[in-house]
Amino acid sequence: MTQQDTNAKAAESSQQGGKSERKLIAISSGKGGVGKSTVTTNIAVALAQMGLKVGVVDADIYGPSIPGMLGIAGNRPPAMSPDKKVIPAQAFGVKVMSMAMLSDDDSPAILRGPMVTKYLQMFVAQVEWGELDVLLLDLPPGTGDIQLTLAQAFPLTGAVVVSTPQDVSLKIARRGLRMMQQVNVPILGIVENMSGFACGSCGEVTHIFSKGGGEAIAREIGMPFLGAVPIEPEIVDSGDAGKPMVIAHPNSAAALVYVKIAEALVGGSSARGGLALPFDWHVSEGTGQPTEAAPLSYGGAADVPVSLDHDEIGLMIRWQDGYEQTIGSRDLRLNCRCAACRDEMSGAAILDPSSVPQSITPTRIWSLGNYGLGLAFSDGHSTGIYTFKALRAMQSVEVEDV
Ligand SMILES: Nc1ncnc2c1ncn2[C@@H]1O[C@H](COP(=O)(O)OP(=O)(O)OP(=O)(O)O)[C@@H](O)[C@H]1O
Repeated sequence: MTQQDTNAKAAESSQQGGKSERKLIAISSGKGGVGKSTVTTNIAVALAQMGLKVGVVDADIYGPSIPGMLGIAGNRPPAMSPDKKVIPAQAFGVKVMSMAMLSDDDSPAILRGPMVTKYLQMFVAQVEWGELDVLLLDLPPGTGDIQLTLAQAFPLTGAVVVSTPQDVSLKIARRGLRMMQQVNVPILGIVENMSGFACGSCGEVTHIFSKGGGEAIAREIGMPFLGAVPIEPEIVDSGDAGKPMVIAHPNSAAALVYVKIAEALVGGSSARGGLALPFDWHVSEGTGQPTEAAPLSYGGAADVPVSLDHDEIGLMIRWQDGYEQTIGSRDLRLNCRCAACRDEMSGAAILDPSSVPQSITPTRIWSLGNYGLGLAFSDGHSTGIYTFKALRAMQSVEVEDV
C-alpha cells in the first residue's frame, strides 16, 4: 500500500459516519513490559468516564492482558449476535475484544504475521461494536514487520508511543516513532511510563532512572509529550485485581496523568475554540476547507489556528490570539521535517532546495490529531508533518504594498 493510500484511508475513516467520526488510535511501544497495556486500559476507562463510547482491541496477541486488567474473564468464548458478529465483552463502560477471549489463558497464541493481521482486521471490522467515538488498538510490542503491517492495515487516526525513561527504551521508542512516520501514521504523542517513584505518603517523586528523556524526544521530533506516569505499587495491584487506577485510585498521581492523556487525545484545538477537527482539505479540488472558527471576545492562544486559507503566495493562518501569518508555499515545502527531508539524528536538511520548484504549491492539507497539519505538495511529497507550534514559529512572507 502506498503512503497516499494510507492517507486516503485515514481521511476516509475520519470522515466516516458523519456526525460521530470514530477515532482509531494505536498504542504502541518499542519493547515489551513498558506498561503499554496498563496505559491503554486506564486511558480507555478515563475516556468512558468522560462520556465517550470506547472500544479496545487487544492486539497484543502474544500477551493479551487487557481483559484481565478490566476484570473480564479471559477464557470465555465471546457471545455472537444473530447476524454472526462477535459481541465484545464490556467493563467500566469499555467494550473489549481480545485474543485472550479466543484462546486458553495458558496457551499463548502462535500465529504468523499475516494471520495476526487477519485476526485483528476481524476484530476491528467484524465485531458488533455499535457506535464508537474511540477505538484503541493495543499493538504488540516492537517495531518489526508485524507492527509495520498493522500500522498500514488500519485507517489509524494516529498512534501513541509508550516508553520508559531508560536510554535503551527511549532509543527503541525513537525507532517506533520513525516507523509510524514512514507509514504516514500521525504521532499523537509520547507517554513516559514508570517515570520516577511517587512516595505513597508524601507524594514526592524520586527519579530512579534518568529524567525527562521522553519529553526531550518529543521536543526533538516536534510531537506532543502527553504525560509522565510515575511508578506506583498500586498500579500493579489494581491491574491484577481487574480494577484500573482511574477507578480504584482516582486521585493518585498516576490516575490524574492518565486522565490528562485521555483529554489530550480527544480534546485539543477544537475543544479550545479553534478550527473544527478533523478536516481534510483537498486544496487543488477546492473541497473540505475547514470553516473559520468563531472569534473569541478576549485573549486567545498562540498555537490554536482559527482560520486557514491559501492563495498563490502561500498558506494563510489566523491564530486565536489574532496574529495573521502567510507562509510561502515553497518555504513550507523546504521546512518539511519528515524523515525523508531531515536527518533524524542531526536534524540536518537532506532535501536539496534546488530540487524544489519555485511554483510548488500544497495540494492537500489535513489535520493531524489536535496538534498540527499534514501537507501534500504538487511535487508528490505527502509525508510533511507540521505542528502548530512549528508553523507559528515560521517566517511570514513580506507582502509588499503596490
Ligand atoms: N507506572 C507503573 N508503576 C508500577 N507498575 C507499573 C506501571 N505501569 C505498568 N506497571 C506494571 O508493569 C507490568 C507490565 O505492564 P503492562 O502489561 O501494561 O506492560 P506492556 O508494555 O503492555 O507489556 P507487554 O508488551 O509485554 O504486554 C504490569 O505488572 C503492570 O502492572
